[in-house]
Amino acid sequence: MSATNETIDWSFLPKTLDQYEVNLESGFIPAEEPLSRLPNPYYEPWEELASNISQYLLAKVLRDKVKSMPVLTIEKLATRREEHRAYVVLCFLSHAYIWGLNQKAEQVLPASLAVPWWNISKKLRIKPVFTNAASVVWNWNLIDKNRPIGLDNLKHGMLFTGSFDEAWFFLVTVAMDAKSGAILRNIGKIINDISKGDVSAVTSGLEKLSTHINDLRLLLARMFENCDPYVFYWRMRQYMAGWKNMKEAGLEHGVKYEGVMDEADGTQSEYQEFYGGNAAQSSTIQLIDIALGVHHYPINVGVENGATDGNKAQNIDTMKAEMKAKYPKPPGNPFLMEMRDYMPGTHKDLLEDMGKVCHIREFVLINTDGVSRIDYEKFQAEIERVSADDISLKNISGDDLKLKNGLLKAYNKCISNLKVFRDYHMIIVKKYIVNQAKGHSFMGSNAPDTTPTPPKSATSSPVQDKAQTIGNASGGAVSGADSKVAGPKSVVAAHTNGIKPGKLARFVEEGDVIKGTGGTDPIEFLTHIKNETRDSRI
Ligand code: HEM
Repeated sequence: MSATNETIDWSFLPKTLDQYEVNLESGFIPAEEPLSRLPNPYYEPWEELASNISQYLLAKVLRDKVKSMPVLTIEKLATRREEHRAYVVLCFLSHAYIWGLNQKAEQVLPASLAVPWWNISKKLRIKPVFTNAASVVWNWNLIDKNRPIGLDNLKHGMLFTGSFDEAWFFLVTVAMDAKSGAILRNIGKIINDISKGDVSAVTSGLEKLSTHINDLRLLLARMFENCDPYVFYWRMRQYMAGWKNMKEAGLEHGVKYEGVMDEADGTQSEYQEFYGGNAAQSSTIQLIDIALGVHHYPINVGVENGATDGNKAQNIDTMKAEMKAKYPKPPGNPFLMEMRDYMPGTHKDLLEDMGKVCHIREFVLINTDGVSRIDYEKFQAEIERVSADDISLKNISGDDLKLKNGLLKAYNKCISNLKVFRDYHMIIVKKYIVNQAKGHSFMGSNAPDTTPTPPKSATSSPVQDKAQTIGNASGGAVSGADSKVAGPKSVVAAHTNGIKPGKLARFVEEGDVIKGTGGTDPIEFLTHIKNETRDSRI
């Protein structure tokens, strides 16, 4: 029996998997290939621009073409796949328009893009900005339609730059998100087994889940094969940037969506601010956090010590209690929670509903007393969250120490593997962002580590610096993951959220803080999330 045919009762969820737009093969990635062109000739003006996006950027004619394009209605989109394609095309064209190629950012998006983009986003319940859904979920094709999704069978969809590096960056994430099919299947089965009180089955489900998490890390590690950190930082990432906290990139107030009316009073709506695309918008990792009951809290209220803000350390217990009350379901980190609004609405629904019914961690806590060194005071709140009359969650493993040990080990292995995934992700962030911003590494991901001297200037654009950079880069390399990001001066430089077109990515001086999409230092943010994962071991 194929794993997908295993009988899993999904009635613990209030909607069907189809209604959540997920499937048990590729999870959040649609079972059917996304469209690579809208079939209705009415949409030819969009598709014509879409198929020439990098050429028109290079020739600097894209903006004029957008301005002369008619405002098309979304009413002629006949199917969900067409709606997805429309969203993808409008995301790419709009970001190409706003950021241009070595041009000043545009603050107003013409109605020809703004109106249909706004409307289709509303229909799909996702933000009208470039997201993981646009670059990954609805933006791929298969080489051989009879073979499953995998890095050896994927073709890229739309790209800004047309580079191998950009294609690979998106496709690695497609392959990772497609693992959510197996992950979802497994979580559904574990929830079923919990309701039967079957400790052995839950243990084997957790063992499988730990392998899936490891598979994600192995896929992430393949990023280096074809996505060069230099190209990522200096060439591609600017297009994924949004318009929140983007003063330094010339978008102090965000972007005005021309022709979009305020629903309350029917007047032209004001500037809008949205974060740009990033893989924190992938539903897969959030699903794993939810399944394992890994909680995330605001950055200064971490479970691990909560003492990043020294002044508040003394009140930390009170703060933790308040935060647990305020964010009872994982993840409660405001940035991660907000990222759910940047996922397809149906996927956000699934995460929310899963959060209400997933009690794997509580099941493990209850059934491993005696073998785990559980601090019951610490975990009491979590245990109490489980309804007292839920028989299946009572201690059913009795004195069978072997069973209890197996369950504990399998759960903790999931946590360890998730922590290792996050460790690895931080290495990626350091190599692809921090080291590039600090001038510690140049082109050629697989070249030996020669770490050239960082440039003096922290303000020059990649274009201005290109000759110098490439000159320095002969034999240059990705340096180690040991860059320090610290210091008082804040320079928004490194992530999709804080960079200028042409000057989007730039060098930062020693002592500058590199900000991420969440407006925080990404290293601090990711360390916090990673430590919370580590501290979820039982
Ligand atoms: C070149 C590759 C990548 C870079 C440079 C990168 C960078 C970042 C950064 C800077 C953040 C912090 C939040 C922000 O400021 O946006 C972040 C968060 C995150 N990224 Fe990535 N990322 C990469 C690839 C991926 C991939 C392929 C995944 C797979 C799904 C992923 C998953 C996540 C998740 C889940 C978060 C939220 C924090 C967490 O839950 O651990 N990233 N990423």
